[in-house]
Amino acid sequence: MKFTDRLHEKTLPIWRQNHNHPFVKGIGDGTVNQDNFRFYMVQDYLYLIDYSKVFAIGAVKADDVETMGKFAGLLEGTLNTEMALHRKYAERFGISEEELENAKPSPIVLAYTHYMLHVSQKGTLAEVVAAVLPCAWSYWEIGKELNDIPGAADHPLYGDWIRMYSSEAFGELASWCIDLMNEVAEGKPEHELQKLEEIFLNTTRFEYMFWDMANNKQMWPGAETADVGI
Ligand SMILES: Cc1ncc(C[n+]2csc(CCO)c2C)c(N)n1
Repeated sequence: MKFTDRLHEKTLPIWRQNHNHPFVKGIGDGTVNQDNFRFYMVQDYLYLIDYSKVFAIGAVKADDVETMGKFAGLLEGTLNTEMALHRKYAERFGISEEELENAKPSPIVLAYTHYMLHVSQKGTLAEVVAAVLPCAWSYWEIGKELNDIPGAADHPLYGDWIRMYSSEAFGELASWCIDLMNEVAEGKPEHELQKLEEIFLNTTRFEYMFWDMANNKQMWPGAETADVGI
C-alpha cells in the first residue's frame, strides 16, 4: 500500500464532506452566491500568497536539484497561473490588484497559512510535502468532478474556475506532489509516518473549514463592514 493510499483512507470522510460541501456543489451547478464567491476569491488570493512561500521553503529543504526544480515549478504555477485566475476574477468584480493584496485575511485563512508556514519552517521536507499535499490533490479531484457535470465548465462566471482546476497542468502538479510524498515517506519509521499523517489530516480539515468560511463569509467576530476582507 502506498503511503498516499493510507493518507487518503484516513481522511476519506472529510474528502467526502468536501465534495458534498454546498459551496463546492454550488460552483458545480452555478448556484453559489456571487458575493460569497467574491469573498472566497479574495481570501484565496491571500491564502495563495503565503502558500507560495511554503513552496519556496520546499525548494530550500529539497536535497536534489530535480526536486528544487519541481518546487520552483509549483511556485511559478501558483504565482503566475493560479493567481492570474484570481486577478482576472478580481477585475471582473471591480477589485484592483492593490486592494486584493492589501485585503485582510479571515481567521481561517490566517490559521491555515500560519500552520503551513510553521510546519514547513521547522519541519523536514516530508513534513512540508504532507502540509501542501491536500491542497493540490483535493482541488484536482474537485475540479475533475465538477468538470464532469454537463455544462458546468461553460458557466459564464464559474466555468473559468472549473477549467483551471480540472486542467492537465494542475493534474500534473497534483500527481507530482503525490509521488513526492511516497518517495520521501519511503523507509521512514512508523512514528514519523504518524506525524506526517497528522499534518496531512490537519490541512485536510483546514480545506473543509475553508469551504465553510466561504459559504458563511466568515470574518472576525464583530467585523461588520470595514473588516470584511476588502
Ligand atoms: C484553500 C485552497 N486550497 C487549495 C487550493 C489549490 N491549490 C493551491 S496551490 C495549488 C498547486 C499549484 O498552484 C493548488 C491547486 C486553493 N487555491 N485554495
